[in-house]
Amino acid sequence: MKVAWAGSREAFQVSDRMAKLVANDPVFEKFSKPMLGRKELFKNTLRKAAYAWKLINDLRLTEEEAKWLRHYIDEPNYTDLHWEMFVPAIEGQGTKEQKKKWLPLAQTMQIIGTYAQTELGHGSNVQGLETTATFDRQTDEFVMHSPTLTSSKWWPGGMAKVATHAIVYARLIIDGLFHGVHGFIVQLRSLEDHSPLPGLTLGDIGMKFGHGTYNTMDNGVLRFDHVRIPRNQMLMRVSQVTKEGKYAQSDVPRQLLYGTMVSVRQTIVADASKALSRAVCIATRYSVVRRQFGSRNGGPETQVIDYKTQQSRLFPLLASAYAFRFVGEWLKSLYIDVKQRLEANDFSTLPETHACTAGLKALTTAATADGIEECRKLCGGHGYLISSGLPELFAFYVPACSYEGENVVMMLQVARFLVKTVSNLGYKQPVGTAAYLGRVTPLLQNNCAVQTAEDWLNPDAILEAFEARAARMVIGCGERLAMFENPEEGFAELSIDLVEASLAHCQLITVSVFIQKLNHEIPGNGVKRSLEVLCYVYALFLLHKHQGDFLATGYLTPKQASLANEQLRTLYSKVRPNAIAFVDSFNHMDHYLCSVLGRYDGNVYPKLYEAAWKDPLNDSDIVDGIQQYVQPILKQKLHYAKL
Ligand SMILES: CCCCC/C=C\C/C=C\C/C=C\C/C=C\C/C=C\C=C\C(=O)SCCNC(=O)CCNC(=O)[C@H](O)C(C)(C)COP(=O)(O)OP(=O)(O)OC[C@H]1O[C@@H](n2cnc3c(N)ncnc32)[C@H](O)[C@@H]1OP(=O)(O)O
Ligand SMILES: Cc1cc2nc3c(=O)[nH]c(=O)nc-3n(C[C@H](O)[C@H](O)[C@H](O)COP(=O)(O)OP(=O)(O)OC[C@H]3O[C@@H](n4cnc5c(N)ncnc54)[C@H](O)[C@@H]3O)c2cc1C
Repeated sequence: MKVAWAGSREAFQVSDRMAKLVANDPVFEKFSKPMLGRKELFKNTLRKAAYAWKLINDLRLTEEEAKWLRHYIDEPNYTDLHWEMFVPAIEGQGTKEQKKKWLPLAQTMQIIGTYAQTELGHGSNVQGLETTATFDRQTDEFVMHSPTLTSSKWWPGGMAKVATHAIVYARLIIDGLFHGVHGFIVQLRSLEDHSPLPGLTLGDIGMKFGHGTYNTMDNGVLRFDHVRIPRNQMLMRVSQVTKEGKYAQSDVPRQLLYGTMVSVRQTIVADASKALSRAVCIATRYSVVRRQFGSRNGGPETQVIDYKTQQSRLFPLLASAYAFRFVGEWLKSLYIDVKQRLEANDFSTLPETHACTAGLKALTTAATADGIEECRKLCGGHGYLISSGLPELFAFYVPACSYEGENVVMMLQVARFLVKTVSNLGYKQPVGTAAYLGRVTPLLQNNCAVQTAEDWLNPDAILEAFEARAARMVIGCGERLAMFENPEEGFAELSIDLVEASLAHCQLITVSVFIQKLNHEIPGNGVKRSLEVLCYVYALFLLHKHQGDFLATGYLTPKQASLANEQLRTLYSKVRPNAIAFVDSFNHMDHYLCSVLGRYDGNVYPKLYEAAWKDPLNDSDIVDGIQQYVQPILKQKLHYAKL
């Protein structure tokens, strides 16, 4: 199962080696992080990042190994933006000459970059960005300027204190004419003494949610006061500006300017299963250790994992972790394919890839963020302790619902893709993830054939149910949209239904990828049978949760919906004996989990007790402030009624 989770034996070995490397090195200790102040926390992260870079070079780690190393170090920092956004932006949007000049510098970290798109006033609406890049023909330069307070760049990670360079997105202006938003490579700091270059205001935007997690990152604010950069620092794969000030667009579609976001959204989907599996591992192990009620004749109480209600909250999350792992793997292969096509100037699959990355990013991050919080509740009161590992994980994870495309905004992008697909149905056969929309007639006419709970243990029945629900919701939206004279008005009016239809479409993708995975790639019958159980749990849990959709679209009868729920309860009993094996298969080490409740050895209570004594408040019996503020109250002998 560990191999099935990792994707291959080689993938398992690489990640396992890196997990052990990090866990066994005292530099990467992280248990004390929540006790550090911001400055110490930040410096500590700089130290770890520098040491990691040294390890990567000394041990000659491959790109894959380096990624896993950074993952297990488990502290967001400037290198994330450098590797995940700055470098890909140059790769995807730079010309050959630009790549030749900038990539070697970035790949050896002689320069450190960030991705400066969002502004104080605009994040989602990229076309609404206000920073200007005005071409000056006399000097062959662009003048970068922040004309308003709301045009201040706001959020870019690593920008406040570390990055020497940034890809800055700004409105291109030539001779007073606006030519859309483009990316520019801008140097921010001196490579000699790290001071901000003249004309730039740079700072940190302040503390963020949680304590020890995202505050390791220096998210920054940046303002330009007429800062000049050479013309050849505009990323010119999509559009070019000549030294005469002529603006030209190549055959490459404008959407490629958004390509870096496609790449990172794909990574975010692949990473969702890491965060969810981490929370599920903690909650499952603890649910086996924790006992409440049910003691007979002085015997042990019941393990809380044996309560059906605990299972009904925990096991769907376990199944979701596996579903997200497989859909992440699938999306990665879709992305690798589109990347190769884009390099060869084939842009045909970009719209579908954009819809998949946007929608699955929204689906997986929302479910993971909610799932981590559910796991905290599944651990009862102790889940609220930092030493459970869950509060910090939650604080680290929740912004994923906002960054790289706010989730609702992303679902509306999926909706645009679906509406376009439906309106083209007469003359263009949909392919890939939208192919089911080409079979609308049977999907709209046939109803579910399930008659017993057992009938739900059938991939075809499940797939057809999810296809019919998505098709009916999408087509329904399309029909109602057609009644509006102004399509944009209609889209806005129906946006709530469109977001729901998009979610149905994305859930169909996750369910069908899980089923495909079972059909083709699982080594070992035992592993395959166990994963089949999780696949059914995932699908029937979604069906139960959204049964309103399945009933309202008329595909299911109430009886069939209740049979699905009956089967789901039976499936929980099949998951129970393997629950620990399922979470051990994630291969999360204690160092990575950083959780007393989720320890591999199950030795929870003594370690919980021990962890409490490490709190700085327990350094002495009488702490600072007691004599000054508490003792006087005790000694005054006043009664509040007399005050
Ligand atoms: C604790 C452990 C840490 C360890 C870490 C270890 C390793 C790290 C690994 C990975 C890192 C992973 C995650 C990162 C971690 C943390 C986060 C850090 C950084 C975060 C960065 C950011 O957030 S960067 C800013 C991101 N901003 C956004 O996403 C903005 C969202 N808005 C948009 O994308 C768009 O503007 C839009 C989609 C809303 C479009 O708006 P609209 O005005 O309607 O569109 P346009 O007119 O501009 O264009 C419309 C046409 O373009 C198509 N389209 C839109 N987007 C794309 C796209 N991306 N690709 C292709 N096509 C696109 C759209 O379909 C329209 O097409 P048609 O015209 O044909 O219909
Ligand atoms: C931790 C973190 C790290 C980040 N790192 C970076 C970075 O490195 N570089 C960078 O450039 N940016 C970064 N960002 C910024 C991030 O990309 C934006 O915050 C994100 O894209 C959301 O945009 P917004 O803040 O403008 O949200 P808004 O769009 O203002 O969202 C507010 C609300 O409005 C709703 N809404 C907006 N538009 C619509 C619409 N058309 N229809 C319906 N509802 C709508 C949203 O659903 C949401 O509920 C980071 C953000 C965070 C939290």
